Amino acid sequence: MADTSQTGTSLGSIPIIDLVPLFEGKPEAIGHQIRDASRDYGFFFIRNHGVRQDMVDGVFAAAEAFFSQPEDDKLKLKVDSNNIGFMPFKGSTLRTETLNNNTKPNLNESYFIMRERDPADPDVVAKKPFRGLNKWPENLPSFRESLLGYTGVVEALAKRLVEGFAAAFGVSMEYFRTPFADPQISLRLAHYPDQKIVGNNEFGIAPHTDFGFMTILAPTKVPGLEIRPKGKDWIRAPVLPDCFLVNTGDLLQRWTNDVFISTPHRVTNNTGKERYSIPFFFSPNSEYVVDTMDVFISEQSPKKYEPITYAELYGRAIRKNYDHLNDNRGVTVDVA
Ligand SMILES: O=C(O)CCC(=O)C(=O)O
Ligand SMILES: [Fe+2]
Repeated sequence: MADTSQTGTSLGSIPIIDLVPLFEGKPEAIGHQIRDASRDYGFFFIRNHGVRQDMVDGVFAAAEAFFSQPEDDKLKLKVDSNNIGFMPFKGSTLRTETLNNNTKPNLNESYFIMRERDPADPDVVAKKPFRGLNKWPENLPSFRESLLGYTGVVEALAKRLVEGFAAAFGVSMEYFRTPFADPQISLRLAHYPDQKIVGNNEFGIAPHTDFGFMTILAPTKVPGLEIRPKGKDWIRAPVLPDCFLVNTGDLLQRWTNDVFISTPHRVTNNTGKERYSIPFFFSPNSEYVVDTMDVFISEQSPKKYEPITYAELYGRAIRKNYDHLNDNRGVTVDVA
């Protein structure tokens, strides 16, 4: 019988991939591991990722400092239609999801940045979707520097990982030159207070899949992430202090005709501690048209999806879920 409880218990055997060969210029040495992990789990750990621990610590410290500000200061940076800024506690309900009847708001507060842009950037001036300006807090020294430093190195890591994905797909890196020349990136700082009551369909973040190509998660000090691998019950993801956790998202699933999967996950924090988390979301250029790769289309597996851009996929979710675009009731979705 399926586990319908709200706390996964068993430790899953999420694969661990060592990135040493990737940094030695041999992405093909890890291609098959990425392929197997993305196909079977949609999650894998990466070891020897090269991101310095002090940079990770800096972002966690920034997150704690941000969320401990007075609510009024945070609300000055309230999230906008580009999904940049502060989303208050219980400010989002994942109503796009069909995995679970998500009727309750998420028990977290969040803050999102995207790529840092200049007000004179032509895309900003043209108000292109998801190319807006970040909203920085005023009185937090080194906050902006920590977040931009971290997104810079994790974006570089993500681009290296794309070499591993190319090897996994059996396509040349040339194929990814255009989509990943100016990737769509987003960093989320999240604060999940201790959830006193578990159950009642309430979560730190309700069951969902991520929208983009992949998400890179630094290890949290406090556990709470649960995933539901294909054909399995919910499992609690272990925290491996020396590894980042990567999960593959909806856009990648479309690109690969459902071969690489976007696995449902959720967060329940009932540890008695405050939980902070800093997921980094990585996708192709928001205007790049993602069309199923030929290598994933055959007579047995005909193409399932129409071509789509990230901006369209993300925009649909926002139009469907952002109540304030319709009737001013407030933001109701985390779009990752
Ligand atoms: O907080 C976490 O560990 C995961 C967050 C998450 O799933 C998301 O932001 O999409
Ligand atoms: Fe997620």
